[in-house]
Amino acid sequence: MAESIRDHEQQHLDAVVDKVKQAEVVAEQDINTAARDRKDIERAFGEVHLNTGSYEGMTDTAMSLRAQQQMLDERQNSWQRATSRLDVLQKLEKTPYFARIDFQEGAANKPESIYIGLGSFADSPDHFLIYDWRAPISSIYYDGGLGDITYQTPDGPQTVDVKLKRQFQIKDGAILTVFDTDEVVGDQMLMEALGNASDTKMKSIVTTIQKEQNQIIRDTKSDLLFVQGAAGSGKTAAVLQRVAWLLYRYRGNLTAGQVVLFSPNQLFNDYINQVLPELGEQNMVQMTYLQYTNRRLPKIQVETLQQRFSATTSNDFRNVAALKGSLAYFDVVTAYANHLEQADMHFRDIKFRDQVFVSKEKIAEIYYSFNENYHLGNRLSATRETLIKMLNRRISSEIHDKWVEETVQNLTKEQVDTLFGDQPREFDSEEKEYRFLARQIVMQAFKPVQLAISRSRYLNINAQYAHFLRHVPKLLNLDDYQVTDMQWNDSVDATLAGYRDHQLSLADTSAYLYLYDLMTGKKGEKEIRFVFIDEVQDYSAFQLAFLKFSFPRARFTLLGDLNQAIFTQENSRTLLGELSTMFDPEKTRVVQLTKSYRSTQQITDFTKDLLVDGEQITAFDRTGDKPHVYVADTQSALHARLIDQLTANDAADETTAIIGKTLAECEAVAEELKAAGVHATLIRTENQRLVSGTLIIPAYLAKGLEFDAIIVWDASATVYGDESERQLLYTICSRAMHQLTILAQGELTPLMSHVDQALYVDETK
Ligand SMILES: Nc1ncnc2c1ncn2[C@@H]1O[C@H](COP(=O)(O)OP(=O)(O)OP(=O)(O)O)[C@@H](O)[C@H]1O
Repeated sequence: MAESIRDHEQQHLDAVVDKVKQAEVVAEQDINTAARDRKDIERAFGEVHLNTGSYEGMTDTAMSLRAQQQMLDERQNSWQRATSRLDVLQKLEKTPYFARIDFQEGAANKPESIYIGLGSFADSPDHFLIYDWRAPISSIYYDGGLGDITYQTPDGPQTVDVKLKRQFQIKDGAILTVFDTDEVVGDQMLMEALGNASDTKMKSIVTTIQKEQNQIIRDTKSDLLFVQGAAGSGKTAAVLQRVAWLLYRYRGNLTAGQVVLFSPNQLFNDYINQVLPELGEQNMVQMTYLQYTNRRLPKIQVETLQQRFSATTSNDFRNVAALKGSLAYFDVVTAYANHLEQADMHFRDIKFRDQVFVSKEKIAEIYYSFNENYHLGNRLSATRETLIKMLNRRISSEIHDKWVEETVQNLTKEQVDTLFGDQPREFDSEEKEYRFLARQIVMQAFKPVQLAISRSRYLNINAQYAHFLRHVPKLLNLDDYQVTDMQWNDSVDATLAGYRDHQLSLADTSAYLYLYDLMTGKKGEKEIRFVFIDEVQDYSAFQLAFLKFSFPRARFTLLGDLNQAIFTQENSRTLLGELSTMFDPEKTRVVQLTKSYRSTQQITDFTKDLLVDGEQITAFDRTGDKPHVYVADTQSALHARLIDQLTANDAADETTAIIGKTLAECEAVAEELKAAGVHATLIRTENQRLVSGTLIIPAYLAKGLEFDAIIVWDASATVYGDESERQLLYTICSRAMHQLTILAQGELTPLMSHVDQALYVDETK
């Protein structure tokens, strides 16, 4: 690049940085003013005269408090706006932009130059020195090279003639490199970005978003956006930039709290939680499916990730599990709920002081007394209303009871004061005052009954769920799922026995909650507008249907790699078919990402070969060592090789994760390393933090993560002997960015027998 261009660009950069600094001063002043105003109002708040002597006085006081509160809220908002503005400006001061585009919009218009950065910046209204990477026009940077490029605007597509694409690397206000490109996003820049060592936190990729990723990020049309992407193809990266983009595109109408991301485990949440703040946005709501369901059933111990993982590896009830995960089963729950509109709803007595207040039979009679236009939700509300009326009648008659009279007479002054609360105490007669107090006493006594009614505690969901399970064979043909009556009954017994011990599988939890929601007429969380599900291949169709039901107004973005199904295995392919029936095909878009950015070419070529009939994968052109495979007869030889590799990785400044199949295996490795004086952190649960240094992680927690170097601990035939573990082994190996070492004791896993030997170094030979 000619020096004059660099000099010229540096001058431009200096001028922009100067203006950013001036804007920072203004933002700081705004923050101070807002903070001062807030203090003044707060002081005035304290001085508001509380006049509660008369009704007018109370209304005046309330109005003046409300006005103060409104002013306070406004100041708080302007304070927040100015603070986040300053935050963006401070980022822009260091790296104002990363690209420049020159283009012409139609021959009649003048050519324009724009600079693209992390946030927009204007020195006067409509004079933008920097465009936000999410602005419509910025799309041309990601979507094409030079020449005619069409981009989407809120008013429809626009075409421009791109004449120059210039990329910059800027650090602390100085241009490090500048180059022009005619490619979409220059490989040089991508190569630099990918060359960095791994971190315990994922980073944003806005400077190097690829064209296919940009399609995902800027999609506004699909109700279902399904992204099938090879390991390391940037699905997670793209989806996080998509959240940032959506928050920008729908600013004012969408908040981070209306976006939910379901992630595979907590560890992963920790790994990605810096990306949005780095982009100047708040994090969306992040949770795992287990957390989502378990928070609704706090008394139940829902099967954990680890339990679920070991349950799938044993073969028990496999067909039953497949049935419970199917869309057909979801429809069975729906059909069963519809049936409850006619019969079989289970109730519990409502009791008052250990006596039956309304019997379950009476409740059933009320419930089924409404005509067929009443569906589950309003049938329940109507029942509730009738029960409340019964309660009120009872309260009115109970007032005359002897115990009430005695209680009122024995009230202390404090108790009387509490009963009156803020009520005015002017009564026409003693009789009226007595009735007031008596009513309060009775209402207090009947509080548990009132709660039982208002919270629908008279529904017997546990008995109902048991009844449902027993009823299933009447609603579908078990044979279709290769399940015998006996197997089904055994599984029901096991589920109910577990339930008595407060334990439930994830599949049962989903069905239980869905049934509960139908019985109570819940319609889901309507305020949530976007739902993202990462690693969707590990969800069952039932779970997805339940999430769709639970977020009825949301658009869904599902990301997955059918090659990495660690729970559902071969069923994952049928998932796609089931999904297509859940959403309108017109509003469904499937995007495939085939290029893997995470690993070197050597690692991607090797991992690709591990798969049989795998989805398409191409490696990004970045070279490194071939994977190494070392098989030894003894544990001690394996340990020695492990320690050698850790030393080599440390020397090369590469962070290593040792991935074992189970927690027990990882614990044994951790013990061994500790005894040898080698420092490594064992990740036992998903609630731990990813610390720097060597980690030891069980396979089911490594999902979605990446490390410079991976050591697969014990890829022997005894540990990975079953064909169903192929995708798991693939998932583990594909976590490696630069180094992959596979260690095995005894005999190497047969899953590697067809892998081309030219793709790895066999140390045993
Ligand atoms: N356009 C890009 N520019 C720079 N880095 C990228 C780009 N796309 C992906 N990457 C990097 O590639 C790595 C893998 O991306 P990511 O974790 O999003 O892939 P994934 O498809 O979710 O993988 P997996 O399914 O294996 O978990 C990350 O380090 C990410 O930052």
